[in-house]
Amino acid sequence: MSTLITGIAELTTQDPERRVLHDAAIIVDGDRIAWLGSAAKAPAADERVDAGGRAMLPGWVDSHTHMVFAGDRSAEFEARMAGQSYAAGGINVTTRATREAGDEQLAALLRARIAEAVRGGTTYLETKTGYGLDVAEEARHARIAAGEVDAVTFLGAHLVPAGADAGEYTDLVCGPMLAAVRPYAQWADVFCERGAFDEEQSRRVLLACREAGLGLRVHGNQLGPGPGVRIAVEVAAASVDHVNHLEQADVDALAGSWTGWDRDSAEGEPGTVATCLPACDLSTREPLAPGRLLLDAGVEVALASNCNPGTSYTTSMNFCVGTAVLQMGLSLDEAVRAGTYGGALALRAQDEVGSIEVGKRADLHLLQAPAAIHLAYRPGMPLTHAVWRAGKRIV
Ligand SMILES: N=CN[C@@H](CCC(=O)O)C(=O)O
Ligand SMILES: [Zn+2]
Repeated sequence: MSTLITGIAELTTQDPERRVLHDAAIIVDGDRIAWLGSAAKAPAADERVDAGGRAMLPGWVDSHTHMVFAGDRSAEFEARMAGQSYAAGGINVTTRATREAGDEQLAALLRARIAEAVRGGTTYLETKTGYGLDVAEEARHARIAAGEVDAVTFLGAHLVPAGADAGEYTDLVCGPMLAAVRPYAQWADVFCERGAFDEEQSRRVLLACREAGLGLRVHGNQLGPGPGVRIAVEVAAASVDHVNHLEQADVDALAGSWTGWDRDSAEGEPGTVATCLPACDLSTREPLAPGRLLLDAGVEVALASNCNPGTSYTTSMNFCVGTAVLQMGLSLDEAVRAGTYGGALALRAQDEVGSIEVGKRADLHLLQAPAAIHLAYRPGMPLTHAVWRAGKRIV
């Protein structure tokens, strides 16, 4: 069954020659994009949908979330707004609450957060473990996530649980915990930061997880300068996330990982994506990640929600993309690309999702606006009008 979606005032494509098309149309056939171009030249289709002069983007690709959790940390957030600094220890609070939640409750909480993200235009989602912090719980959370999201990341190395020895816990993560989670996960991550895992422990976790066939991601340089970015590039991680505190050597290392890549043609070997998490930066009062500096250095940048109860309790990619324009010096086009194609690159899913191109999965986001600049022009407004995922309308 083919569907012609016409009356698109502004269509954002991946073609550098015709990045933005006006008075456009698109044909969806099955789960694929079959045609795109001027509405006046659109071929016939079985069905016809009028976009009503609205702007269409690729669906958001949210490459960094922690949505398997129970409980709430609004009191910690309120204390932070009154001047208290963020500290990784809060992860223990959520771990206790999540361990107490049954499977059905956790799955229902996760599904509700996914539905909220979808209502905001997200069509491809990663989520992490990391609030279990023992073998059985990490495996349980990964199993629950595996049936609900597009990519599962093992983050047993999120925090050394209260009372545990860091070296012994790192051994547990690299051994029985990794083995128990492996059947459900495609990625592994580590919180390489003061108060979490140091350079030696982080490298040990990443190498063990790579050995087990998992792709690698790193939480790095969030609370201060550190080895996270350097280790991420060293192990060829698909992304290093947060990146709030970078030294020139970090930027150079990231840029060096992209020398085999052509940004315009999207050809070559992708390097380590720098994932910026603006909602988290605002919530933790950290400096906004230097997305502008990274783009100017030739680094591919992603934007993600980092939805979690401790530092970023939002699923709104519209908010993150608008904030990247308003506060991080990205152009609208750069911010939209970071929230779509950038996220797909960070998940190495860029051949399947993250852009509107013939042959790719028909993940589409129709805005309640004539142009995508309204994401920054009208911050905080409910600008998602319709969403298609794999060719099926879901909002
Ligand atoms: N920094 C590490 N992990 C999460 C926060 C986890 C928490 O505080 O619950 C993050 O990405 O911000
Ligand atoms: Zn995170």
